[in-house]
Amino acid sequence: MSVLDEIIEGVRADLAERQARVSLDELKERAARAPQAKDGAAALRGENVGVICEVKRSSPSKGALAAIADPAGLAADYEAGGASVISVLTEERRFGGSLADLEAVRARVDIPILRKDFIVTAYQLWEARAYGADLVLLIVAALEQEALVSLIERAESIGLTPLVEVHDEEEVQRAVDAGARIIGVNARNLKTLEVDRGTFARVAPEIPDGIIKIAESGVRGPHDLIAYANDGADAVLVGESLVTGRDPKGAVADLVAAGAHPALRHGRS
Ligand SMILES: O=C(O)c1ccccc1NCC(=O)[C@H](O)[C@H](O)COP(=O)(O)O
Repeated sequence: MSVLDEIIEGVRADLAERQARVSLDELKERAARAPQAKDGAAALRGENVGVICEVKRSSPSKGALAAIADPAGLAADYEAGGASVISVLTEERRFGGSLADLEAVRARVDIPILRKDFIVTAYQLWEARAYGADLVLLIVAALEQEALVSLIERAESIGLTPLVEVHDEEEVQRAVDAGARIIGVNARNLKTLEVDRGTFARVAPEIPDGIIKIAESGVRGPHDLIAYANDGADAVLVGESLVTGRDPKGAVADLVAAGAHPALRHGRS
């Protein structure tokens, strides 16, 4: 069984427990009371290279990264540093996240929030909206094509912006066929968990113009953002280096400043 399969097995077990506790109707009622969803695509389509900053306590590849007792405080630092979007990992078993983290972050920041999880059912989309997310991650490798198409449509119909994650050229084609408007290329191989920063340069040329391109994983600082931007990234998604550093707000500000460099405006769609 691959790491992704193992993660999804745990996700499905936790999901079944939540579904037994909270009905879909209750979730929908809660979603109706949530603040209107913010335009996730607009936040990532700016002139500058955007920075998506992640609240990430632990990971399958590295184990514990940071305790993050106050996820909302961390997110507020990210926002103050100039982040375009906050990514909140809500998977519990391997990443130490929760819907409570999402709720707390929503109450504190005004910029769009991505629910980063392993979404396999529409129920999780309603959860995302009910707890204040504006965007959701959909991982091509985790979904049959029919499910991918249906989750993209359902997400959009309830006001969520899907960020569709791919790892290779074949998955780009599936994402495009399914109607993705934002595609994230994850440099982390979900079978080996190794990060290969060259993945984006190989895969991104297959993404048609007009689709927002996100480079995910492995950003250690401004030099990695610049390299990804030179290969066509409209935004980068950063977790580990921010949560393990001493000054998250300053680190985000440095990335944002690098992403605003006029030389990076050429060649991006
Ligand atoms: O981070 C992992 O070990 C991991 C393992 C299996 C599936 C997903 C995983 N991470 C999710 C992410 O995509 C990253 O959290 C995100 O791209 C940020 O990456 P980084 O800046 O390298 O923490």
